Amino acid sequence: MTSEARRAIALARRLVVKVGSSALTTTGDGLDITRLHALVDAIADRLGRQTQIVLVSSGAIGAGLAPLSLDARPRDLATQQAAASVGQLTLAHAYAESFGRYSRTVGQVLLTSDDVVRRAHYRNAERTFSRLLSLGAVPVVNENDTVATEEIRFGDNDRLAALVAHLIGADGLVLLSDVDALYDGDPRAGGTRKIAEIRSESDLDGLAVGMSSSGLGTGGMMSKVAAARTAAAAGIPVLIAAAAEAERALRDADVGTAFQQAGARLSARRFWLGYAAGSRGRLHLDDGAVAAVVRNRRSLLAAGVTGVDGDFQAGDVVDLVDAAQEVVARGVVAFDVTELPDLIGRSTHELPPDQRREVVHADDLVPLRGR
Ligand SMILES: Nc1ncnc2c1ncn2[C@@H]1O[C@H](COP(=O)(O)OP(=O)(O)O)[C@@H](O)[C@H]1O
Ligand SMILES: N[C@@H](CCC(=O)OP(=O)(O)O)C(=O)O
Repeated sequence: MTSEARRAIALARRLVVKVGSSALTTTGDGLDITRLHALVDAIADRLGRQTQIVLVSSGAIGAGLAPLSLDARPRDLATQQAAASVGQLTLAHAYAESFGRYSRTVGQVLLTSDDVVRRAHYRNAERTFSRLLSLGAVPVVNENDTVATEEIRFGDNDRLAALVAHLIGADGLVLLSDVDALYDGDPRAGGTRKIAEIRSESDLDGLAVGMSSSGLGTGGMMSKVAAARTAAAAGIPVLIAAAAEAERALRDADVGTAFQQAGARLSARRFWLGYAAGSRGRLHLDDGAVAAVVRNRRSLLAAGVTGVDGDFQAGDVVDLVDAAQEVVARGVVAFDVTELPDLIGRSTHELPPDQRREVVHADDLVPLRGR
């Protein structure tokens, strides 16, 4: 049985394919060129069937270990950056050569989180991808590790791949790793069951999704599932599969775990607001406000806010959290953090006339739960 998500990926005209460090590098030998060629073979096959592909490739740090005589992935940022600086060159060169076997040209795109998270920069990145694709090149993307600081870095490339997928208007996102699917627990523990389809958020309930990675990657399955949820909520179907099965994943999408996309594609502004922008603080909501905001798509009023924290000003993006501290929505707040303590819990007609407005207007609010 082919699901809607698998069909959409098999037929997509534009795809983002992300490959993790765990599938491309080994601790002892660095970049595994045989695996890289096999991945490029699968991508070239799909390119030959009228699909544009943006490749998001990790592996710079892993590829830089051996040349620097490092025997394990470094923990400190400075050594990771040094390894990435050396390894990115190896990686880009290897892709250029490997795609060259098919007379395909690659373009390297190194992004910082600012490039995709700040709205003004977003347009710039979008233009670069669009021109590369129209010229027939294969953009090969990685985080610009050498300049990313601890505070702003993505760390793993799963989230970056989901943001790029929305940015370029992709019809599908394929996350390739060393594991062949999402399981109901870390498969290294044994006795776990493979999950074929995630059709809604509730299908994820009860799954133990580990943060621990293969040793070379970062974020483990947790960051893949978070990225898959982001893309699916934005209207993009997602496949999580093994890099070793890249050919089938890119041809028929009949392997791994498929995430069903939400019906409607989010606009660039709402996607940015809900998933890309950095949050400056939190508004705590009572149960009534959660229902109004998430289920009924209403504005958030002061009466339903029970507390605030963070350091934000009117116009900043904040998280809206429920009593269990789960983020249920994000939005642009209409007050400074210093103004709110006097207003919260009061109904609108009790507020001073110059402050009689919604705390977050419905047009500036993106619910994150209950799709
Ligand atoms: N529920 C789960 N299902 C599948 N894999 C899981 C799960 N929990 C943890 N993992 C682990 O996540 C690892 C993949 O994450 P990671 O090493 O970060 O990959 P990559 O480098 O491809 O991004 C797998 O090796 C697997 O053991
Ligand atoms: N930018 C880093 C990616 C870090 C990383 O480990 O990512 P991933 O393997 O996707 O979890 C690199 O190229 O090494």
